[in-house]
Amino acid sequence: MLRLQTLPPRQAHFCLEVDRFVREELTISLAGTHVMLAVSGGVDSVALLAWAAAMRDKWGARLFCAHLDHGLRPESSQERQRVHALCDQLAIPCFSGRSETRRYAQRCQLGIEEAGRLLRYRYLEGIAHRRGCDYLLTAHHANDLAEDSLMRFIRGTGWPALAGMAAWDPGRRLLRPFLLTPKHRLHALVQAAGLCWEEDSSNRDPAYQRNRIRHQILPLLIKENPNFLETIAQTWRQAQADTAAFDTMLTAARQAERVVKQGLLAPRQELESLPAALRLRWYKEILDRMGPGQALSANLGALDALYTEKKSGKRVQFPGDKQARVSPEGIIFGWKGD
Ligand SMILES: Nc1ncnc2c1ncn2[C@@H]1O[C@H](COP(=O)(O)OP(=O)(O)OP(=O)(O)O)[C@@H](O)[C@H]1O
Repeated sequence: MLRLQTLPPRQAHFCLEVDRFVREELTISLAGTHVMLAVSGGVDSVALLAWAAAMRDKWGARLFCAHLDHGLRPESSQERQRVHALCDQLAIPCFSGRSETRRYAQRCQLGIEEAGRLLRYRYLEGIAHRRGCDYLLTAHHANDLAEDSLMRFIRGTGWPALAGMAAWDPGRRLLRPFLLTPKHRLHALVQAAGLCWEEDSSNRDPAYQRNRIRHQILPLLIKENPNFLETIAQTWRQAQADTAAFDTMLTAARQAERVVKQGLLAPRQELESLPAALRLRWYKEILDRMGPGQALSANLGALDALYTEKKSGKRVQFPGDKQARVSPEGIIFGWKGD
């Protein structure tokens, strides 16, 4: 059975280091909790299994594993069986499901990647909830963070969201303990633990933007700066600090919000007291609270220009059917058609 004591000292130290990141930086304690591990069967999520299995006694936690077969590759049902076998080996109860990703993508007019992600999180969050888990853990790591940040840069995301995904999403109870850990360290842990993993053939397909960034762009950046992943981690930490600061600075603005017939009003009087940097963050925060659909910085800037030019009646559309309309009273955030 895999235990902290059975790992080579270097790997045991690594497991404790990740645990310290979770406890001290994210201020989350897994002691005595029920934890659902999201496992695709690739090396990263097998490392998540290994790490959690090694830490299990120290936490006094109950571990579970969830795997979704997206039904996209002929070998996927075998991979599902291998995830079950791995969990048997580690004495971790495993749940799995299957989705018709291609059909769902066609029906909802989504790309395959987006459809897979939606179905995956729906399944993982659902099973974690039904099994009474306190946390859902994924194996995203520092290379994923760098890819995510680069993709946000390409799409036009503003600061601080530009620094990449969160390590802790309280609304979804989603935790990413490896977020600042380079992938090669996960590989080393899995090898030291003597566990097997699967290579996903679609991870090399250049048809996906994610793969082009992973195999073409990221290696160039690492060549320019061998410490690029550490730089990304440092920028991410800066973004966490800035997010917390913006959050505090917007307390009064948040309290001034009013529900009106057409949606939520950000009153002009409050907007006038804020510098542009905080107005933009306030718009973004309101739009995020309204539901899925990422507001890009160009659209937020366009809204602010309409507001400063007092263009009453003008509106800006945002993804997720959201919109914002300038009015003499301020800016009203609502949904298309309302
Ligand atoms: N089929 C799956 N079943 C269970 N968990 C999965 C599956 N695929 C991915 N995961 C979990 O999600 C993590 C990230 O996977 P991946 O990088 O492929 O996702 P993504 O497509 O980048 O989307 P996102 O980053 O939003 O999850 C994995 O480390 C693993 O924990």
